[in-house]
Amino acid sequence: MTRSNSDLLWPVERLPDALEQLAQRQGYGRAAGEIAPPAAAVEPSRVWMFALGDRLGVELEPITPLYCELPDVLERAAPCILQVRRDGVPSYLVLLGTRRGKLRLLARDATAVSVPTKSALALLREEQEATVAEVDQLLGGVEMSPRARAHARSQMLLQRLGQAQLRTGWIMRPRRTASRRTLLGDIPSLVVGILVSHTLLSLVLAASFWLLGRAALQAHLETGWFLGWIAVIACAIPLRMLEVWWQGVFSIRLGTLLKQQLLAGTLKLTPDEVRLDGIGRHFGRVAEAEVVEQLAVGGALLAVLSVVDLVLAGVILVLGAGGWLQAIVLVLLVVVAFVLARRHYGVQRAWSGARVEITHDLLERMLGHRTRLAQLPLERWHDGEDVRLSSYSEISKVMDRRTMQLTALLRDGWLVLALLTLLPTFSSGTANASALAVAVGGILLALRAFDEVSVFFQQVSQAAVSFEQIRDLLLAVGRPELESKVPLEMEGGKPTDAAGGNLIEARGVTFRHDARTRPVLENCSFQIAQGDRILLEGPSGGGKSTLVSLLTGMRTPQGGVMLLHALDRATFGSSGWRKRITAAPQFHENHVLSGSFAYNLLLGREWPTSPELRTKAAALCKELGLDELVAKMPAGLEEMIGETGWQLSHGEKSRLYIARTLLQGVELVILDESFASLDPETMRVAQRCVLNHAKALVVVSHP
Ligand SMILES: Nc1ncnc2c1ncn2[C@@H]1O[C@H](COP(=O)(O)OP(=O)(O)OP(=O)(O)O)[C@@H](O)[C@H]1O
Repeated sequence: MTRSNSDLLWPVERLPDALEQLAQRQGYGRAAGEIAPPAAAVEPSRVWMFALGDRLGVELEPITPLYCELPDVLERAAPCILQVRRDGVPSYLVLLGTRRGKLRLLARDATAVSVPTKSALALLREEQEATVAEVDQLLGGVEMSPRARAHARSQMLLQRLGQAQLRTGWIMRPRRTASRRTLLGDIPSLVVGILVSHTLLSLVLAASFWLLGRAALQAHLETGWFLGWIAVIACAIPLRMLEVWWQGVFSIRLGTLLKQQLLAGTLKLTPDEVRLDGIGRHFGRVAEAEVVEQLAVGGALLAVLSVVDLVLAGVILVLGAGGWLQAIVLVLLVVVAFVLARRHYGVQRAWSGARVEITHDLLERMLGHRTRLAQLPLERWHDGEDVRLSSYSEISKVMDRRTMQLTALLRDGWLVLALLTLLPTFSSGTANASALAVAVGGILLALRAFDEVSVFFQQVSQAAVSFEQIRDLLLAVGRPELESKVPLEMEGGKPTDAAGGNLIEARGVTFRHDARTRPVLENCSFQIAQGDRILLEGPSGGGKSTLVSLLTGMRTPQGGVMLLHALDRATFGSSGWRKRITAAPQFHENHVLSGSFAYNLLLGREWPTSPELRTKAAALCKELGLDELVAKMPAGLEEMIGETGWQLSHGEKSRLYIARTLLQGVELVILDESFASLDPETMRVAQRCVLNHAKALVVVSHP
């Protein structure tokens, strides 16, 4: 390393500065303005780091790699920061990327520095210096070449430190709402690479056709020409390898981008939107997203390839024996291809619509299967199925016909027409061998292009139809998110805890569901003070759960104001508000996710979790009387629960939901009929636990 380690390590007080520079160098974030540094010499909390990421306009993801994963992390995780501890004080290596086998780090003076990977490894290993010294001592007495020594040393360190966990580092990613250019990354340059390599490949192919055709028509091939032909074919090998490699990378990049955008869009849907669409349609969307991914990737590549082939074929045909006439026929057939594709798209739309409806219907029926078994007369179980299936089958037949036209008419039609245009040249006997060979090369190239075009059009029309199903999700990505405006040091809730006065103040709150003409809540005013224990009672349908959704920020009131510590939701930001208030939804709205019991308990906290939180979770289970259940399960807190795992009873689930809510450590806990399914004794135990742990509490119940 040419620079001293202290030049490369950013002290924890300069963390905001380091991350801001990293974000700006990557073109991800924005200037964050004045940010107070974290308390010196202490690793900042995750909440603080996430909030810092928000201010910088980037996503930060924590990583705690094992020592054996470190070489991979160094090679692939950039842009990221990795923590090094010296005398217990954290400092950070800022990774920009790799270049020519070396790591590029951002030094403290904001310059980029290249360092060998092993130097960075040595820095990150400093905390394990005792093990390193032990290995060095062991190897000290052995005679071997420096190269063998280095290899043995790294292998021994890997063996000894392999499972040692490193300090938390952070990977930086662009927000899903970043500019298109940032999100696309190197995708455009990959397309250019594929375009160039494919053009060269097509030229190689055309040259080899020309050579072969010429030899065939002259009925002899000289050795020089033959060797030339072999050389031309040999050129195709590296070009093809390059093209296939770039195509693979392109597919992965585009597929990943699509998935990330879809996930981001899904997370921005409101609970009401999710409910309105229904589970079947959501499942259908997952399937459609897969289709879009496969077809968009394949289709985009085919589009590039077929355009290249068609243009080249056109040029070659003009130079060949068929001349302009053949080129004009080619253009006309491309126009016909567009017309056929348009017709195909219309049918494909109807066909896909029918398919999605069938999927939706099937899933709804499966979900309600137990109810149907119990309540619906046997003879009505399959009502309407025949009608749906027969209309689906009719549409499928039309679809097949249009697909056949698109494939057979284009490809074979081209071959027939192209040969017909050569007929006058043949019959007049004016063509020379080279011109004919060129024409044959052009015809074959166009034939390949039409093969690609027909598949491309089918894929594009399928992808376009599937895209319609997921467009809403992609559009949702751009919805503005309320961002926190409270000072960074207030994140995590501590100073707001200390603030006096009301925790919640609602004034004139009004809310009406979209589908309703009358508001559920009208001009509703109340206060909740810190430490309050409130019982909210009311008749069924009176609007209690609606009020809970307003308190937790799941819904926004259409009138009036709702303040938390005298600040509104726009000031705390969506996630800041939810970090301070949480609710256990009603039993039928709540869910046990497939995962371990511990995961379900700590769902609202970071995962993998810390030993302290795990201990806290175990203690809370004991208080809620869930310790018996934990003892019964063979893997204890690690037992898999959910649909396919250990089945919890109604009361056990209720207590899990209560524990999950309390473990979030928020300022206001709301329990929506959480005690309804507990027997009197268990209810008393659960209530005592809730009263002990909730800082402020609202319990919703029927009178
Ligand atoms: N998404 C929605 N669209 C239209 N109306 C809705 C929606 N959600 C709830 N409602 C209606 O709003 C009213 C209040 O519902 P809410 O769930 O808040 O009542 P509740 O007091 O919690 O009732 P319960 O005690 O039975 O759970 C009800 O009449 C309900 O039918």
